[in-house]
Amino acid sequence: MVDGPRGTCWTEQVVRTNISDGTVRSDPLGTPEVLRRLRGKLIVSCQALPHEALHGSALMAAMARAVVEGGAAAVRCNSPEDITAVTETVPVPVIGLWKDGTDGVYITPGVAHAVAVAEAGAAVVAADATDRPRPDGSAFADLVAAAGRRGVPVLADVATVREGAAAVRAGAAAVSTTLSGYTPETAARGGPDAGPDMELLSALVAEVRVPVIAEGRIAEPGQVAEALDRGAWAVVVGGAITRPDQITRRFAAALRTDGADGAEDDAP
Ligand SMILES: CC(=O)N[C@H](C=O)[C@@H](O)[C@H](O)[C@H](O)COP(=O)(O)O
Repeated sequence: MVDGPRGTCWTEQVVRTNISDGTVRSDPLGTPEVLRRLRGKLIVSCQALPHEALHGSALMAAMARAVVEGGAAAVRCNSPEDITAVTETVPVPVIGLWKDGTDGVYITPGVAHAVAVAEAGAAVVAADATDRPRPDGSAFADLVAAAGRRGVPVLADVATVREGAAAVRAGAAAVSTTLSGYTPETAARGGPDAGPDMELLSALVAEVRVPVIAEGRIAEPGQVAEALDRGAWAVVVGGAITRPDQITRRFAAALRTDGADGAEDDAP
């Protein structure tokens, strides 16, 4: 349980304050301790879906151990099983989510998913807070309330500034640029050759006064530094560290396939 001033659950306090004044609030006291400790830190996403070679909780727990040894201050992971395995393996906070489905809203899409993520041991629940309809008909604020009743703050995964501001009004403790490039409205910002959406990051930092996390397509250490310079509270790196197929593809793309290096001709 994360307590706020006067012993209240901080999440309930945020929701109440937003309802009473109707504004995007700025109250550092409302930022839960788990997020305060992540300021300026690297968070590593350790995820492998069923079709990926490293799928499985034991493998993700081992991956989490490796990234914590390398300096990750928190781990982001998917599914109640992986969340429990990772919390039992590493001594850092777990930002948990539950991917269900592939179209529309699939990152912690419903209230039941948020509850399961919180009960699996996540220190923070990450959930889609885009303005698309949720499959269970819930509102993002319903997830925030359900997680808040379990003492767990919610990180809003968004694709636009508008969605980030709305998520904060609904009680999100922090917002992340996770979904830029992955919604119909922002598809032009994504794609295989796109880099991280630094413009969205800067715009969110200017708009909301809760921690803003940089996430999505961060592939170089210099981009981590740039994100922090732009005001990111913390930076999430996923595939560039934890998806070996993705990493290998980058190196394989550098191979010469035209014989231009003469290697075949010169072979003894
Ligand atoms: C869009 C979506 O479903 N993002 C997911 C969110 O949890 C993960 O698949 C990403 O790996 C994570 O956001 C980190 O991003 P990147 O792997 O690009 O560093």
